[in-house]
Parts: sequence; C-alpha cells; structure tokens
Amino acid sequence: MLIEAQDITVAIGGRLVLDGESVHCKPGTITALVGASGSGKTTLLHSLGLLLPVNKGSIRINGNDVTRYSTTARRRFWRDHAAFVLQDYGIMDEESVAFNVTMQASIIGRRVSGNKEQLIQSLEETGLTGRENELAGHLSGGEKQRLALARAIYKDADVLFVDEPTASLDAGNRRMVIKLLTDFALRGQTVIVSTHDSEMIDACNVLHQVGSKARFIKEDKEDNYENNF
Ligand SMILES: Nc1ncnc2c1ncn2[C@@H]1O[C@H](COP(=O)(O)OP(=O)(O)OP(=O)(O)O)[C@@H](O)[C@H]1O
Repeated sequence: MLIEAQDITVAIGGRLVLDGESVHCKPGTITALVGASGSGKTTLLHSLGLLLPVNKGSIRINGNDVTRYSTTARRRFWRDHAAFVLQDYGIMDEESVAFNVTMQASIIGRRVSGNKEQLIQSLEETGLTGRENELAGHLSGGEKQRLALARAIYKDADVLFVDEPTASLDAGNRRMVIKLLTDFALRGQTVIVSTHDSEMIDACNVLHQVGSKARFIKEDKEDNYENNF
C-alpha cells in the first residue's frame, strides 16, 4: 500500500507543527521519520495514519486522495488495512496476552475469531510462546512492545505505523523488534516508523528528515545514501 503525503501542514493549538512535509512510503520498504525531539515525527506518523487531520496539503493512499476522508472511511482504513504500534502500545493490562493479540482482529470481525495457527505464529515470531495465558499487565516494557507487534502480525495489515519502536529497549529486544519490522517489509507490507535510534535507522530503506524537507533513499545496507531532495 503506497502512502503519500504532499506538502502537508499541521497546526495544533494554533502552533504550526508540520510545515510542508512530503513523504512517500512504498510497499516492501521501511520509511523512517527522523529528526530532533519535538520536530514533529509523531505528528507526521499520526497524519499519515489518518489519526490526525491536516490543515493543508494532501494524503494519498494508492493514488487516491484521502485527505478529507469521512470518519467512516477512516475507520474502514484502520479496520481493513492498518496496524498501529503507538507509544502506549494500546495493551489491555487486565487481559491475557492471547486476548491482546487477537482482540483487534476479533472485534472488527475481519478474521475468523480464534485463528489459532496465526496466534501461535505471531507469538512465536515475537518470542512470546508459552506466555499466552499470562496477564499482559505482568509483561515488561520490551515484552509489551513485542506483544503490540504480535497483534500487528496477527492482523496481517497492509501498512504498519510504529512510533519509536526501539525506544528504551535493551539490545536483545531492539534486535528482535528491528528484525520483525524488516520481516514485515520483506513480506511486501509498508512500514513507517518514527525513530531516533541509529540501529533502527540502519535497517530502514528511506529516511525522511522531519522539518527539513530532506529525504534520503538508501541504496544498500552500507553507509551510502543518495541525497534525493
Ligand atoms: N496534542 C498536542 N497538543 C499540543 N501540542 C502538541 C500536541 N501534539 C504535539 N504537540 C507539539 O508538537 C510538537 C511536535 O511533537 P511530536 O510529538 O510530533 O514531536 P516528535 O518529533 O515526535 O518528538 P519526540 O522525539 O520528543 O517524541 C511538539 O512541540 C509538541 O509539543
């Protein structure tokens, strides 16, 4: 799924937070939104995910202008195509790990509720096998992050929006999360992350510098970036 923002401007509480951002996020790639703290990475991520309205400019999904989508149409996009791993992870602490993985898909009724095979696979990929009956509230921060990703794997969404996926994770968890996101992209899914972690940035295909109109396309996994702005 191709997600494109063209020259978008977002003002919050009368303050200009994004000023003319343009970014193209392609299927099979990880796009990193990078920049200093407060530059607007999270705001841009939310705008691309249709969680936040833009004041000017346009957002296109597979070429269709969705900037003025109705609430119903946005809900349909979230339900049918998107997965979000945002900063609080959206985990229900009083429910089990398994419930948390399957709840979104079950509630929306997109997948057959209780798809055991997919649950087993998503737990395996995130290193949570055997933990399915534990209360999610008992998981550590890194484990909750992985649980949120397990939910995204279970949902098998076309596009994944992830806010600071590796922030405050230890080296082992960070590596696992980066691998999971790389696997999403390898499966042809569109992955968009906001990050300031150099290891995460290394694994991304496109870097978008929020606030500077700069965009870098990584030609390979070495240090060479083609400056493309
Ligand atoms: N709901 C809001 N109300 C008021 N100001 C907001 C709101 N959301 C974002 N902002 C402001 O917009 C600016 C950009 O915030 P944003 O969270 O997008 O930055 P960021 O680059 O993700 O920062 P960080 O790296 O610190 O997470 C900040 O100055 C922030 O205070």
